[in-house]
Amino acid sequence: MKGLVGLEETIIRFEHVTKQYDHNDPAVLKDVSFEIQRGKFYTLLGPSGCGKTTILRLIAGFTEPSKGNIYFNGKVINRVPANERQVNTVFQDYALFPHLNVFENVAFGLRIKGLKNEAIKAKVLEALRFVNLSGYENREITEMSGGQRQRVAIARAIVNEPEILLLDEPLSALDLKLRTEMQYELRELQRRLGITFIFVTHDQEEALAMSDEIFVLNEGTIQQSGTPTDIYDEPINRFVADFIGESNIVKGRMLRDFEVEIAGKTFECVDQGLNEGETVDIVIRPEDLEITSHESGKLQVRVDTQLFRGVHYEISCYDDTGNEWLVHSTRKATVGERIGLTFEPEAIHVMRLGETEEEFDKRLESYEESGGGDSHGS
Ligand SMILES: Nc1ncnc2c1ncn2[C@@H]1O[C@H](COP(=O)(O)OP(=O)(O)OP(=O)(O)O)[C@@H](O)[C@H]1O
Repeated sequence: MKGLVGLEETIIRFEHVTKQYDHNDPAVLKDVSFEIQRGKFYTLLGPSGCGKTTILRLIAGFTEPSKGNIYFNGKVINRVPANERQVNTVFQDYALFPHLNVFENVAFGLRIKGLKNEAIKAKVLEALRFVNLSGYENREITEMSGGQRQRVAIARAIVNEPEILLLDEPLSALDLKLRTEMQYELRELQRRLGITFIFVTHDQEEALAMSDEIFVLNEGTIQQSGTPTDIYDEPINRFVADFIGESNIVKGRMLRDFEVEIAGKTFECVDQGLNEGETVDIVIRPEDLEITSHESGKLQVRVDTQLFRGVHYEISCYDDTGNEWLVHSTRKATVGERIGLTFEPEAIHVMRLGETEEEFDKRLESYEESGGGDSHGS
């Protein structure tokens, strides 16, 4: 978790960064603070317009923050020009030069820097080897497939030996099969190179599959940051739960620590530190619900629809208070049948309405300081 790992080295730090492109427009990033550790694979995930590309542009030096500071290796870089930063970007459309062959596309930046031909050749061949394109040096860009162009764009970025590689939706132009292959390749490449990757996507499955850490963004704020499992298993609010995968999100009421009311019934849970009687959002993942007989279920529901998805059935049910429950089960049900649902206390995720990650951390901290958690089980 953040702040606990002493050996990690911070390469980028955003400190209360706000970005407004125009004084008359609303801020597109609002008081954003985070840290990026060297050598990890990060993903910025969020819907269109939430500010992902703006974060990349600030790191690359294509734009400046309106307020706050950006640190690179401990030094403020707000106004350091892009060409003086150890950062390279791979763009969505690759931005390759169609009139240059593969070798010259990759060599372009090195020629501008004035390197000697010998050095350029060695570096370009090595970069092409890294992206599995050895032997393609003399090919025209127009003769390369989408996936190959993608690799040329990556080779052109890594040939400069940046400390950070920024990737702005680099896979979005590829078909699904190639996209999956490239996800694997990119992840492997990052491990081999040991460079910090910051990858932008609005595809949650891509983010979960590739990242060491994910930042989930919405409307210019970071809603939650953490490992893929942290974010999938413990979404902090309704937005994250909804965005990061299929979820059942219903209203509930906290009765006391470790006890919550859902659909008029009382359930044991693992959450604490909320107010008694507080209305909360409850998340239960479809795969955490199990089908059982009507009588033995913790929750009684009626089956509304059922779809066979190959590995499991996707069953939609309603409880008596009108909440819809989506269930992923290997067991088949019958439409119209009344069945029971069971789940473990750990499957219930309680979220305070509209709470941010910072507020969540503060709440747990103050709760633990007050000795609140000690009474459980005694
Ligand atoms: N140069 C600019 N001038 C003015 N507004 C801009 C500029 N660039 C981006 N914006 C606005 O800032 C907001 C955030 O844009 P940004 O490109 O960072 O979002 P994003 O999350 O990357 O979106 P997408 O997934 O659609 O690329 C949007 O409302 C966008 O219209």
